Amino acid sequence: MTEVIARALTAAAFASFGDVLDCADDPDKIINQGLCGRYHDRARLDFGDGRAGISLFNAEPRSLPYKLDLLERHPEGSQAFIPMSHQPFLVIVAEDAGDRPGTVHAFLTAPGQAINLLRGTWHGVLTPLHAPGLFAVVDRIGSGANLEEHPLAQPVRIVAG
Ligand SMILES: NC(=O)N[C@@H](O)C(=O)O
Ligand code: NI
Repeated sequence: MTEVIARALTAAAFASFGDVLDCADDPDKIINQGLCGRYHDRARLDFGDGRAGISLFNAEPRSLPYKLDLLERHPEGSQAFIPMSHQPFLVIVAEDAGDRPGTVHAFLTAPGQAINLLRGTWHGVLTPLHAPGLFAVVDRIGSGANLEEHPLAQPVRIVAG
């Protein structure tokens, strides 16, 4: 079985797949009488002909090594996963090889990091590693199909670095 090592998530490594949201650098502006740093407009959101929706996901935690047997993508919109805990989670994406996913990449977020998947990015479903697997999800609400699933002929084993 192919093995992929989960690497620490960085904005640079993730840039072609999506955005990393965190407060690692200086805020873009200080607001609220100087008591709050605003990290302004940090994701490339795209909802096509639909609209933005915020949903809550309460997902079962998984563990490493993780058996990846399905990838999916949303051709009509981006999808952001914003943890409502301070736990790291597993992020799996794949390069685009035309009508199917190509090389798989895996990342571990740092506590407090959120991600936004670009429209059409192949990814594994939301994969918490710790309880609570509680996330806010910002993605497209609209008509028409927005989920393309690709079962893997051979599962991929995602392992810790
Ligand atoms: N299907 C759904 O709402 N969630 C998936 O898109 C996912 O990436 O978890
Ligand atoms: Ni998805």
